[in-house]
Amino acid sequence: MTSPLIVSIGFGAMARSLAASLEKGGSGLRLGGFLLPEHLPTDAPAGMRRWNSVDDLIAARPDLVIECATHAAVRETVPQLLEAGIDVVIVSIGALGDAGTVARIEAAAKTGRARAIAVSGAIGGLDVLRSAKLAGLDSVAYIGRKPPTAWKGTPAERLLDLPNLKEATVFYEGDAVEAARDYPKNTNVTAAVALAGLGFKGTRVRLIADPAASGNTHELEAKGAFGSFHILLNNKPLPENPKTSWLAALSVEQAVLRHFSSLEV
Ligand SMILES: NC(=O)C1=CN([C@@H]2O[C@H](COP(=O)(O)OP(=O)(O)OC[C@H]3O[C@@H](n4cnc5c(N)ncnc54)[C@H](O)[C@@H]3O)[C@@H](O)[C@H]2O)C=CC1
Ligand SMILES: O=C([O-])CC(=O)C(=O)O
Repeated sequence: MTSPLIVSIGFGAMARSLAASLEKGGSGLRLGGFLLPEHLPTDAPAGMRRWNSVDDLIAARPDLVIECATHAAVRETVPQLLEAGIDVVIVSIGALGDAGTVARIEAAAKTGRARAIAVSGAIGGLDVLRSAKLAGLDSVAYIGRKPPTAWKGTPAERLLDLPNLKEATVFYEGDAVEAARDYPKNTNVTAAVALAGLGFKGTRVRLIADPAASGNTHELEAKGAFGSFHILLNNKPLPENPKTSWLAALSVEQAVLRHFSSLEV
């Protein structure tokens, strides 16, 4: 049997980590190439195939596409792939905070009889949240803490003097609607929590820049008829991108392995 064609959208820190990890993993699965618009540069290894347009990628009939690019890529590319009958793993899931995007993705998946798979990414406990929701949840709260460098290029830059921050500082408190929309490279995890639990409006979010933080920590607390739970993840960032946790890349690899396995655990 020929090995499946697995393609990423984008080839940044996460896709690179996924490619290397799959290669080492021994499953026989590998990243066969990536979709990247012509104007975007890459230093991808030679031999890795590149597609510049969605139409060309669809013509190659990939078995699985993994979006690990941007919210815009989710909006602009994913529906077309699904409509063409191609399953897509979505990593920039903060884009699903927009109801119009979700409706387009659902309609496209139905038309193409394809599946859109939202990854758990850098967070865990979503299985608990999904189960607990069935009996009714009273509250779901998420706290994200990253070093100041990880918040560069976000609205936190206007609110705080990031390079000179001396102590842990909360710069955002609100719901997951704004968090997922305004911090698209940092808080996709709030979308995972929202989708598994109380929705974007019902999820409380607190974001912290902490000069003492060595990695990205994610805290999740939920209360409901089932009881309560609290988890804390201390994630190491990817060397190439301090905003992104290594665990997020591993969760994508796990989604890929699961997709091609006959036993889903
Ligand atoms: N669900 C989760 O828990 C997590 C999600 N993420 C998200 O995953 C995505 C990838 O993360 P990284 O690899 O660290 O980012 P990165 O910035 O290192 O790489 C992004 C790649 O996408 C490319 N790109 C930009 N616009 C594009 C477009 N319209 N079409 C195709 N490619 C495009 C860039 O050139 C680059 O190759 C980001 O959106 C990030 O926010 C990151 C961490 C956790
Ligand atoms: O990787 C992380 O720690 C979280 C992240 O960037 C995101 O949710 O977008």
